[in-house]
Amino acid sequence: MKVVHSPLHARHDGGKELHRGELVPCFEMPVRADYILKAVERAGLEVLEPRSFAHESLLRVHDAAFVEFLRTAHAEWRSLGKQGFMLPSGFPARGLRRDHIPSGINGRMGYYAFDASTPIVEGTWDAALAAAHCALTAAALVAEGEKSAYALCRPPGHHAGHALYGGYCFLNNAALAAQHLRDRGFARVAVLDVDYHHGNGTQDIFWERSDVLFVSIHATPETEYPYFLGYADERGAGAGEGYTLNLPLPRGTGWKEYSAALGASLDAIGTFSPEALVVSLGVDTYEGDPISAFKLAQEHYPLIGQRLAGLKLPTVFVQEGGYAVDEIGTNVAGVLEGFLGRR
Ligand SMILES: NCCCNCCCCCC(O)(O)C(F)(F)F
Ligand SMILES: [Zn+2]
Repeated sequence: MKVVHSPLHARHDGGKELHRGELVPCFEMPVRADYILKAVERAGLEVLEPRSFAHESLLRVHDAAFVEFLRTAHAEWRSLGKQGFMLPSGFPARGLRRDHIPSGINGRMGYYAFDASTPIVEGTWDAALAAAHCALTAAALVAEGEKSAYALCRPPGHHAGHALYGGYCFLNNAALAAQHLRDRGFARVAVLDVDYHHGNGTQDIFWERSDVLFVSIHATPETEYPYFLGYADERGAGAGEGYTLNLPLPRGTGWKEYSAALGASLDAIGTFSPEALVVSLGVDTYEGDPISAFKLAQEHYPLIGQRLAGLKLPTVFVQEGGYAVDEIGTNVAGVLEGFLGRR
């Protein structure tokens, strides 16, 4: 299994997020990628830098004006004499208009963002684009015959929708990988999201499509972020009806219940009989995670990898969340080595 990683991830740094009413240094910090890189190198996996891809490849899943906003926002912010990181201060919530995009930078920021946890800094675009290219490269490797590949993406992507950013995400790396596999001839692709948080962005992107099945096991949005999507009654719309499966679980969920949900998701994927699998690999399901509340232990991650390997599908792993920095590398490498039959 090859690993795709870009040192450009480190350009996304220096922002703060609104957490429990305070501006705190971002939990989604550069050192996360360094710990994962060390662990996959220790596991003997080959690490490659990403290929470049045309701008149009982003537009296979994202709105052009949204991408242009992400690409130019910080330069515009600076040209207005503003310093530091960008956080929105208003959103087009209920009773406000969403049919008009304000001309000013603050209005546009609030139009495209859905939380105050996702600062844009000077290097954010470079890092997000590199993460997207990591995911696209991993998908290309699988399309070219690799059984599996792992995109060590930072910033993550599964909260980024067609024209939406938030939850530490800007471009939806997993959705880009799934679409690339479709564009390279895989007729049906399944996306399995095992991050603690619901992948609202990935669901949004494939909501009306029957060629990509979206399955997510996550903490119930009744009490956990992103709160407003990820309920079990969401099953897709139009042609996509029946091609979204949400398996929300309560805070405190341990391996027994998690494993049962994993089994149900693998059954649904089997029934869909995809030609490839994309895994949104968050390890914030770990009992030691500082912002999450599941109770998976270190020894469970190789079991997840083994169960995924049982699908016998060409598989692209895309890094999402995980904030227990000391153990993040061990837990990610655990899934990958379990998948490879080494654990
Ligand atoms: N007080 C709780 C506030 C929650 N703040 C935002 C949490 C974002 C989680 C991001 C993630 O882990 O889902 C990703 F995979 F995208 F990185
Ligand atoms: Zn998460």
